[in-house]
Parts: sequence; structure tokens; C-alpha cells
Amino acid sequence: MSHGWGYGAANGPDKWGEEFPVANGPRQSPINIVPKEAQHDSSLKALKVRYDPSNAKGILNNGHSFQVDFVDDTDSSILTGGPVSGKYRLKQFHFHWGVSDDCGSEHTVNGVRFPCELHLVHWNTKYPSFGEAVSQPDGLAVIGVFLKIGAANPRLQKVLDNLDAIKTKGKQTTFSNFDPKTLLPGSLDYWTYEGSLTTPPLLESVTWIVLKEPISVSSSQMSKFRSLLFSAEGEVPCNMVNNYRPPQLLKGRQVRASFK
Ligand SMILES: COc1ccc(/C(C)=C/C(=O)O)cc1
Ligand SMILES: [Zn+2]
Repeated sequence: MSHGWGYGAANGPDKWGEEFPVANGPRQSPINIVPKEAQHDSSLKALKVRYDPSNAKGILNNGHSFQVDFVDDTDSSILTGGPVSGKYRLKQFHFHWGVSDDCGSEHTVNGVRFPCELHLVHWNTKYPSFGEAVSQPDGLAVIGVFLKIGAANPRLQKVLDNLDAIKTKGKQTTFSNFDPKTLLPGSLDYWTYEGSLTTPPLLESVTWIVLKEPISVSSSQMSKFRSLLFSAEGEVPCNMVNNYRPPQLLKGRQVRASFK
């Protein structure tokens, strides 16, 4: 690719393999989840997340999505249990969404796409930093949460209220006192499989934990996501939509379910 990766025809997911050959690797994400083919594994533990709202630091338009970054220099916001061993620290969360309500999620369920998907990115504290963990096969654990059109979500709105301040690529603002646990559904039942980052560098370092139960988002709230721009201030405006990678080949991987 002559210019940075993105989601357009010239630099989108079909082109990423030119610069990032692991795009065609054995454990790429996202995938289509087929519940009937996901085996219940009774040895899977319940997911445990404990986040300290004071760890929330800032919110950034990174030109591909927007992310909320967390202070990760202590074990105050961690994921334990579930399919992982040890402690994984929360680094950031971000979203993927479509140009309309009929697409946007990265994982699909029986081929069904949701309008949006939340990713909470955690790194394994057996490594000294996120930067070290991101290239290790057990380096990251990402919780994926589907968003389904329904009632407006007041907890999500606390995040969306900050998007006007980060409309263009590179803009960031402070974002404090927020507990990402408020974005999780009532049930923490999950599917899990071994996969990868879904954006370049597409490193195969992620234990995916995809929650079965979606959270709600209104169509009006989805329009707020779509008000962001991929482009920087002063550039030709390009709406930030369809920032999702389509499902990748399973290549023999097993998807396990924490529930019957
Ligand atoms: C080292 O650079 C990185 C770039 C992106 C990511 C993530 C967290 C990608 C994704 O969410 O798919 C990590 C590291
Ligand atoms: Zn993501």
C-alpha cells in the first residue's frame, strides 16, 4: 500500500496482507461464531472484571476508531478468570461500526452482523508492558460486546457525549471517572477462541472473549458514532464508518462456550 492502512477500497482489509502478511495467518480475527458448533467447556471459569473508574485517562480519535485509554501501571483494572490464567490489565476500549444499522460488528453470529461492536483490550501482566505483550501468543485478552438497536443506552451516552471534541483524526481530550463495567451486559456468558488483532499489525496474540448478550444502542446514538471523521482537520472530510474487518477463516480452530 502506498499510504497508511484504512477501510477504503485502496487501503482496506483486502489489501492489508500486502504490508502485513500475517493477515493470512492461522489465527486471524474476527470470525463468524456458529453457536451450535461452539462446544460447552465446563472447565471454563466465570469471567471476572474489576475496573477502577479513576484509571480512565483520555479519549482519542486515532483515525481508525476512537479509543478510551486507561492508566495501566497498577493492577487496579484487571480481567481474571474466564479462559485466561493470570491477570490481564485494561489498556483501552474502542468500537467498530457501520454506515447503517445493518452492519458494523466484526464478529458475526450465524452470519448476523450487529451495528456495532465494543472491544475492551487487556494485556497479560506476565509481560512488562502492553508493547511487549502485544506480540506474544498469550499477550492480550479482548472482551467483545455486541451492540443491538433498541433503547438508548445512558451509560454509553457518557462516552458519546465526548465525540464532538474529537471529531477529526489525532484529536484527543481528557476523559475521567468512567467505569467500563457499566458497558457490559447483565450476563457474562461468553464464547472464546484464539485469534488476533483485527487491525494492522494483526498480531496473533489475542484470546478472544465474545459475550453472548448484547447491550442496547439507539439508532440516534449510532448516528453519533458516524459523526466522527477518519480525516484530520483541514483534510477532505471522510466519515468514519464501516471501520470493521470482515470474518476470517477459522482454519480448524475450536470455539468454546462458557455456557450450555
Ligand atoms: C502495536 O500497535 C498496535 C496497534 C493496534 C493494536 C490493537 C489493540 C488493535 C486492535 O484492537 O485490533 C495494538 C497494538
Ligand atoms: Zn477492535
